[in-house]
Amino acid sequence: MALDFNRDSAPSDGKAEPMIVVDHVDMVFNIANEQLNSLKEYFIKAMKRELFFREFKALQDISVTVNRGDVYGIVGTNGSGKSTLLKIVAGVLEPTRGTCTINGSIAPLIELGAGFDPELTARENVYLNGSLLGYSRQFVDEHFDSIIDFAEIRDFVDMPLKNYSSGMTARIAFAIATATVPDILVVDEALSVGDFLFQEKCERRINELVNDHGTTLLFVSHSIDQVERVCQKALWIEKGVMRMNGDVKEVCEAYRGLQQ
Ligand SMILES: Nc1ncnc2c1ncn2[C@@H]1O[C@H](COP(=O)(O)OP(=O)(O)OP(=O)(O)O)[C@@H](O)[C@H]1O
Repeated sequence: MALDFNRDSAPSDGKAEPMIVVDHVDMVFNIANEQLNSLKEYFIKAMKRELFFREFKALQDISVTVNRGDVYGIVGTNGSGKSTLLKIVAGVLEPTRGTCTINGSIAPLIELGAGFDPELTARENVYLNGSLLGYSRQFVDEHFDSIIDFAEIRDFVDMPLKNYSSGMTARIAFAIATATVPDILVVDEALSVGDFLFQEKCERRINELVNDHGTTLLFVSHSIDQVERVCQKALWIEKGVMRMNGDVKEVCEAYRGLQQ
């Protein structure tokens, strides 16, 4: 996506309003030492006390504050913990240690297909996903046509989602998440599966939310150029540890240094 935000995040009275406060967060996953293929196998191993787990620290002591109107990027190499942090911010994961405080409504676009049932039709999924986002049935009724039109899936609205391509699923997810004006929009690379026309459309919608409505944006991108172009600030996480947090140019320059 070629996002372009021409706004200064600092409010006119000079007081920053924290929207996301991540405070000394650790995330530990318990990983089984061997691959188990069924629940039965799991219980047999557990009964025999042959089930062993090791702890894996995906995030260690991460602290960051995102203020109202900030467009904040998260960079880091594969597996460094970016998506895990977004899931904590979105409330999908509970941190093992530390806290994450959110001020206002949040629209998460983090895992393609999350909040959808593949056996249900797109129409039914719009209602399902809408309710998960806290929309009332009346709200979804009123916005249903605009969601379907934005996603450009009218011809397939009564087809089960399992027959949709990943790009089509991304279209519905984005259309639902941005049907309302969220205080905070959290975007992982879920949109990268959309075609270029839809990415441009999403980009316009995100620009509108950020520039016209003061939505705070936290997003993960593997494109350093994009992060540098659109963000004022960035967080660099490497192997679960915060390497740098601050001015986007400085963070991106340091991150680029990894290639040398
Ligand atoms: N539910 C889970 N159980 C066990 N390990 C997990 C789980 N979720 C993530 N991890 C591990 O945590 C680490 C961080 O994963 P994460 O998806 O947050 O990285 P990322 O920076 O988003 O990577 P990428 O750039 O490849 O998308 C990885 O080593 C991953 O294997």
